[in-house]
Amino acid sequence: MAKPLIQLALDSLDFDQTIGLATQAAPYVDIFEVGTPCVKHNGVNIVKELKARFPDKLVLVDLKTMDAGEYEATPFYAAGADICTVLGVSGLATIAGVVKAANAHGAEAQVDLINVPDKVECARESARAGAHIIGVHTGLDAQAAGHTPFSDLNDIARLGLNLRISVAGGIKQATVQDVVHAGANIVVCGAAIYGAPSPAEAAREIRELVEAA
Ligand SMILES: O=C([C@H](O)CO)[C@H](O)[C@H](O)COP(=O)(O)O
Repeated sequence: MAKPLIQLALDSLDFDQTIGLATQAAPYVDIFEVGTPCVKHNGVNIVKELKARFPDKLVLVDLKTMDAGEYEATPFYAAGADICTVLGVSGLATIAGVVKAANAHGAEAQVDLINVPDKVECARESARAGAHIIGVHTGLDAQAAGHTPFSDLNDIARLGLNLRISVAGGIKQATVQDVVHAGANIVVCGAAIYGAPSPAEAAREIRELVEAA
């Protein structure tokens, strides 16, 4: 299996700080995630700026769309997004709308399983709806309550669905290799990189661990 891609979650609200962090970590990551707080604050302009500065990187926009999937996602794909996220709890019509917008731009749609009660069924339905990536995700609030994405990852990986698996939720140096071994195709790291004394050094460590897994 190909080595998983490493995705850096850019969760700052500040435009320049976001670009600065991306610049530091760029040599070690494959995907820049414009995090939900960041995209709500900065809109399509931050997507355009990242694509202009880093044309060889993929850009995921973490829209977490809940309704009006095609309408909401289309301007972000038009701005250069390679992947947009849609919530699994939104329902199949909204997921199908984001998939349609993605396909119209030669891009991808990722369904986020955050707070989905039946994650296995949602993953199956998302695959049938043509989603490209399923996101196993323990959000920041759930992490604060002690939750992790690891058991959900095992449940989704064993389904063998025809979509790639992205995993997010407090992944750090100590856990990244377990996530790789469990079958993740995309490993998302936010705080482990942006919260480190040296984000570049933290990103480099994570790259080395993923390569060695
Ligand atoms: O998606 C995220 C969260 O819901 C805030 O928007 C984070 O970017 C994601 O959880 C990755 O960050 P870490 O959990 O800090 O690795």
